[in-house]
Amino acid sequence: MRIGQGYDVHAFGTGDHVVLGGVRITHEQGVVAHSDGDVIIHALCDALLGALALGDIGQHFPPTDERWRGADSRMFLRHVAQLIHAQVYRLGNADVTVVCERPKVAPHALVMRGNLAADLGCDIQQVSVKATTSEKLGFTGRGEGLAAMAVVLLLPM
Ligand SMILES: Nc1ccn([C@@H]2O[C@H](COP(=O)(O)O)[C@@H](O)[C@H]2O)c(=O)n1
Ligand SMILES: C[C@@]1(CO)OP(=O)(O)OP(=O)(O)OC[C@H]1O
Repeated sequence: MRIGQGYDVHAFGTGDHVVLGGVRITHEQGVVAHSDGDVIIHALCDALLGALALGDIGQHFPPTDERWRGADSRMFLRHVAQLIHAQVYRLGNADVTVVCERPKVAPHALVMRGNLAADLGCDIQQVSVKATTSEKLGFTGRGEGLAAMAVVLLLPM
């Protein structure tokens, strides 16, 4: 079996929504990103790639590449899922933690888990999404941006 971890941060910027776990959430700010800035999916992709020592999301989808401007990050996740299967591995489970004061993630977690499971081709019970504030401390606490951490376990097919 192989274990992987991933971490991603995006700063808040102008806009009226954020995308998290493939869910568009109305918010008074957007995020600064080349793609849709989905920190859940970016952290998850990095964890999955890390588990197989296949580099990181920026190596597979460079932020200098115009093809990925405004991209739906679910496409990145589906590509990574194909890489996992090509290596003859399957997901054991994944656990993602989002860190931000707002927006609230918990009301959307079930839909997010469904999106991630669909893209990974696994059962929703294999995918966890949860959130915490940082008690108003640090950049997330000041509302300057949001972060996500992911851990995954991959099993041989
Ligand atoms: N962005 C967030 C942050 C937190 N939650 C939920 O609120 C609970 C309490 O958060 P604390 O940081 O005070 O522990 C947390 O357990 C989450 O369920 C959220 O949905 N979105
Ligand atoms: C996702 C990519 C796509 O170009 O760009 P960003 O949306 O800026 O996100 P980041 O988390 O910095 O990861 C790098 C890139 O792979």
